[in-house]
Amino acid sequence: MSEAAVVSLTGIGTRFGPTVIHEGLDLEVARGEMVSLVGGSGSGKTTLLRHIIGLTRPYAGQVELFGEPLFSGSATVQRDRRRRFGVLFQQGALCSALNVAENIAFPLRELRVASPAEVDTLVAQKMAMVELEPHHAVLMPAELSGGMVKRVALARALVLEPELLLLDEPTAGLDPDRSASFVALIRELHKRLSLTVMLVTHDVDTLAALSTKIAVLAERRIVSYASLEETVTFDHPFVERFFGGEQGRRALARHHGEHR
Ligand SMILES: Nc1ncnc2c1ncn2[C@@H]1O[C@H](COP(=O)(O)OP(=O)(O)OP(=O)(O)O)[C@@H](O)[C@H]1O
Repeated sequence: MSEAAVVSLTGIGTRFGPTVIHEGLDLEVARGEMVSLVGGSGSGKTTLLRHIIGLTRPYAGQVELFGEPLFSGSATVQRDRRRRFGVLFQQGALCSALNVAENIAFPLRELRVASPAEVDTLVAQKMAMVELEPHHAVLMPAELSGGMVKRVALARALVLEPELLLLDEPTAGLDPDRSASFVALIRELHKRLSLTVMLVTHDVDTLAALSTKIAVLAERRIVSYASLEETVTFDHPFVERFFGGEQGRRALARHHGEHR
């Protein structure tokens, strides 16, 4: 594993019953990168994110975070490692019985890493960071718009002040305007907080706006790991479908227009 790698996956193998999902999969994410993981439906993208955060374990291979095997060290060492990453799950996954502030505070309470006064300060800071108003703190998830759910989930992912942020379909379910403003917010936070980001997305606009590198998951492993410009020239049926369709071509044209 190179010195700067934040995530290192080596020889990962995953199976559910007789179905093999990953086999000999390698990937290294360097500090400061924003890596988009793309692949066909059911190719194992979410499962890979779950391996990285330790929710599931591959049957083969090694997952390292911040230069150390994921499950190595004492309980305290593992808890400290847990504090160094934040996750935005698909659909936001807020707890419906907790209000906005309680949802954002959840990781702090779970890991018991802050006093009640510190919790209030951290929650207020993170709400401001994702452009939520103080009066939103008492709203329940059912009272929020789709865009607000994403912002609350992002504030929760950031509340432990992580170095690594994992995002599963961050813009799924948002209309194009909300999606664009959420992407702009993630870009801004990536820069401001010096984050390393890894995301799963099906959306070419999100991918084009956010990625420093793209990892293509196909045939059970990462078959290409390169910049957007290089990825689009990679000769593979998935890449052709993903970028060559109408939506893909329009998104790439927009991206090139903006970066000219
Ligand atoms: N706990 C589990 N038990 C059995 N099969 C599972 C489990 N979790 C995932 N799978 C299967 O593994 C495959 C990969 O799932 P995963 O959700 O990682 O794919 P994905 O690439 O994220 O898909 P999508 O883009 O459709 O969200 C799928 O066929 C899924 O049904």
